[in-house]
Amino acid sequence: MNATPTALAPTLGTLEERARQRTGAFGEDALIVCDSLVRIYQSEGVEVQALQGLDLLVEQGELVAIVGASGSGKSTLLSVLSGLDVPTAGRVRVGPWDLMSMSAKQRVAYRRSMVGFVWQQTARNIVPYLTAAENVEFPLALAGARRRVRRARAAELLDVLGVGYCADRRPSQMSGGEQQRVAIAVALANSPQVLFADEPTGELDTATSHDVLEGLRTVNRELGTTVVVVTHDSSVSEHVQRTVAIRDGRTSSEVVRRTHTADDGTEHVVAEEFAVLDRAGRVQLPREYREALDLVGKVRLALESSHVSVWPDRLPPDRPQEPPTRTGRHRAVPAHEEQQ
Ligand SMILES: Nc1ncnc2c1ncn2[C@@H]1O[C@H](COP(=O)(O)OP(=O)(O)OP(=O)(O)O)[C@@H](O)[C@H]1O
Repeated sequence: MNATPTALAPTLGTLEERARQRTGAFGEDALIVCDSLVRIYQSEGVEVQALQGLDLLVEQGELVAIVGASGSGKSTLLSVLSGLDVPTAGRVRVGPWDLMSMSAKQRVAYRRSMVGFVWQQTARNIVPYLTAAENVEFPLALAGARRRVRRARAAELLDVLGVGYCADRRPSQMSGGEQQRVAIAVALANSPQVLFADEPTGELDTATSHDVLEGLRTVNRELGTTVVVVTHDSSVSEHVQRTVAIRDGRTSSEVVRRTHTADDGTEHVVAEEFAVLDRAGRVQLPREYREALDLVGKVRLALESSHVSVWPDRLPPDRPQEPPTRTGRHRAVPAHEEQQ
């Protein structure tokens, strides 16, 4: 019996179910999932696309830096993740919390229990007329913790951050770096699973920035807190395992650092840069690669057994070699597909 094309075609319900299953699989095991996030601002009749389909996964226990030029969308992303802002479209989850559909009450609970924050301006992080210890105890008092518990927790956190000696000092008696390390302790008072830091070193000099970034690293290593730090301080990548670069509201590349042990037993850190392949298969070619081979308009792709190569549309006269055709699967595509 011949089946009619209509009988073979999936129904709308089947297609929707398939789409749901695909969405469910993306980042299922990750602690933080941003899936095709879009945030559009309307400002005086002008539309600004701050996030343009951003994908990001962060695993439990990771220490990740998000870097990017001014206006690339870093703060917008952090506002969304911290529950202060709701994206226009996409999916965003932190642990069990679906940030797209939380009620106002759930949002407050999320901000109190799941996440902690450190902002660039120290005044936003700590109360000026309280000592460092009192600042750390403050959120614990709001959560109803007993005095003894509060004191012990404050002393422990200030010690972990290397500012135990500041316990009885007010912010005006501390340096900027000390204040930011106290701010990290305050953010961790209620034992959040995730710590978000927005430009925590923005107002600090290089040496002090180093101490604050090392403080975040210690917290990640010793307390197991997942840390996401947003910055345009390019030195941050020396302090974290993974640096994600955002460009035009999308993740564009990642630098992953790992320790490599040589045959003679010596250890050294290897930093590898990756381009991000988004869920639609788009890759952004770095500008220096495009410029070196004058890649504009469209490029040729060739599928090899272990990799894909990208070739200029027109080969320069001094390099007349053709793209490999072993697999016979090279094709020309508009370069903008690569550059989006
Ligand atoms: N409330 C808003 N209304 C309109 N446009 C906004 C608003 N907030 C941000 N934008 C725009 O969205 C884009 C992304 O801004 P965002 O602050 O997220 O970038 P950023 O990478 O954090 O920049 P910076 O490093 O300078 O803080 C920019 O073009 C910005 O002008």
